[in-house]
Amino acid sequence: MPKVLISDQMDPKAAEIFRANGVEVDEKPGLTKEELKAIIGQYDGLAIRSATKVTPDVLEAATNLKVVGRAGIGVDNVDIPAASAKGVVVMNTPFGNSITTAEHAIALMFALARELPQADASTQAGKWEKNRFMGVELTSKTLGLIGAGNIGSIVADRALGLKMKVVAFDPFLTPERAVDLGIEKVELDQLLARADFITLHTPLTDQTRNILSRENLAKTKKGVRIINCARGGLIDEAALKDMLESGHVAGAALDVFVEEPAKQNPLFGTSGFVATPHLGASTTEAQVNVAIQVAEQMSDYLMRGGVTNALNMPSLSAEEAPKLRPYMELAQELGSLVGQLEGERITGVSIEVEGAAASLNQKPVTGAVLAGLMRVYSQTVNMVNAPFLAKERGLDVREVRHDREGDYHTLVRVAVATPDGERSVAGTLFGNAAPRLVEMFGIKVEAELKGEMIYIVNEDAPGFIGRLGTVLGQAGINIGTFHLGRRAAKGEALALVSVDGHVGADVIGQIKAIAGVRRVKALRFGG
Ligand SMILES: NC(=O)c1ccc[n+]([C@@H]2O[C@H](COP(=O)([O-])OP(=O)(O)OC[C@H]3O[C@@H](n4cnc5c(N)ncnc54)[C@H](O)[C@@H]3O)[C@@H](O)[C@H]2O)c1
Ligand SMILES: O=C(O)[C@H](O)COP(=O)(O)O
Repeated sequence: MPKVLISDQMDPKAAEIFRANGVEVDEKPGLTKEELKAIIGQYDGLAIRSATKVTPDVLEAATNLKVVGRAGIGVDNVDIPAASAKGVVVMNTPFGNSITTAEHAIALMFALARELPQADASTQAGKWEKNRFMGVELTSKTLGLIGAGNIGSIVADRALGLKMKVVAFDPFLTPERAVDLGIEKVELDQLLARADFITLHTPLTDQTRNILSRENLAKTKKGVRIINCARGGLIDEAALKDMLESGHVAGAALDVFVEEPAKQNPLFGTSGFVATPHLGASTTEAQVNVAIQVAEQMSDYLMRGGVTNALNMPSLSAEEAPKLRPYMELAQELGSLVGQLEGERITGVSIEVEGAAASLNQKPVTGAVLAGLMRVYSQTVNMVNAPFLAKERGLDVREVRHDREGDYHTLVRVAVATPDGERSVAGTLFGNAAPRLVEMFGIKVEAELKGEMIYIVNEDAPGFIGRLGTVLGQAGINIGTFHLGRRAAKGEALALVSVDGHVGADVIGQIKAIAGVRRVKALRFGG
């Protein structure tokens, strides 16, 4: 039974769903990094929010880990390249807390417009400063959205309901989508110059880090109010403090900070500044949504191989998974066959699907081919890290889909580029379930690729099979199956022989010595 650790505060629904799916679960929020590293090796899955940092050393200790599930959106607390390199799937729940976070941004916009937190503190301090707090109306004001994705577009919708004008800077926002949303797409400088309120809704990337830099803050309209419910690091906090103090920025409300937990921050105590402790996603509704979703997704992966909302591998629905499983087995075997035979010589791979296979989601098939092919380099390679390893090795990977049916109702072909030209192997599924090799380097040969095998290329001539049988018999190696193919009578022939037990270098040497043998290689499949 797979075992999952919930290492952050999560709605109890998550644990309930894991258990209902047959997944064992431990809830231990608030572990230190050392405590986490000490126990993570026991778990197949790790369910987190933003507090747990999944760093390379945590992943190193996570010897059984298969999946990290983020109950929420941002995954900047997970080292995704390190997880990918270890073959760990990282998934999030991209929509479960979007409405809640958008509402928090709107709440902070109101808080700034009417200085609600300051008025509250003053009133409860018995001051009744009715003349101190003079707000601004939102109606007719311009809201500048930096980032108009899931949350940004909900904020836009709510702001339009408040009769604001909305302009957005988002390089990936299409003009059509902007029209649909009822907002105006603008360049960043235009937004900075026009907005009365600016709200940020982008991930933190190399392009967005410090997007509100000192220089850009200086381009804003005097009296602008700024809201950040996205990620710390999007605003230069020191510059923002200076601008609040100078009165250029009339107010700023931050839910997220460069350093979290933000127990100290240069902005604290600055006039016009409002802070919340990363509460964007903190409503009962959002937490139930993300807890249910993350537990369903992780269980689906651990129990059925379904992949949803993964950031480092293609999606694979639980319905698709059983249909694709035999294809992935076939793909892995074909990849393994060419990987073992051509290894370092491979500079590119083309994965072609034909007939019934062409109607399937090809990404998992590609992942499985690459996993099989790269097994010669790494014992820890799997479908998750194989595409990354392939990229790292500079392999040119291509996917080709042929809708027509050829000799077989379904076919997967793996063609590798080598210094001697392209070489390909192909396989089908018997009864839609049993993988079979059907062609190898242009020669028809039908074989199950299983366990220990010997691959032999020889000149087609009488007596060869007898001599091979003698060598194996004398070495005490039992033959399981024997598959033969040849290019032409008396031409090049190949044999794939499955044997019970390991074939050592001495036996390989003896086979090589048989007259007419050109190449011999021991192969191993599975395991
Ligand atoms: N405060 C919280 O508790 C909380 C809760 C949920 C999400 N978030 C954060 O909110 C942010 C937005 O989440 P989302 O679900 O809307 O993400 P999303 O991916 O749906 O949208 C992000 C948008 O940013 C845009 N973008 C990317 N690079 C940009 C750039 N250089 N300039 C301008 N726009 C750019 C993208 O095109 C996209 O439209 C994320 O950082 C997420 O982690 C915070
Ligand atoms: O990216 C997110 O989903 C938010 O930052 C929420 O983070 P939290 O789950 O720690 O509240």
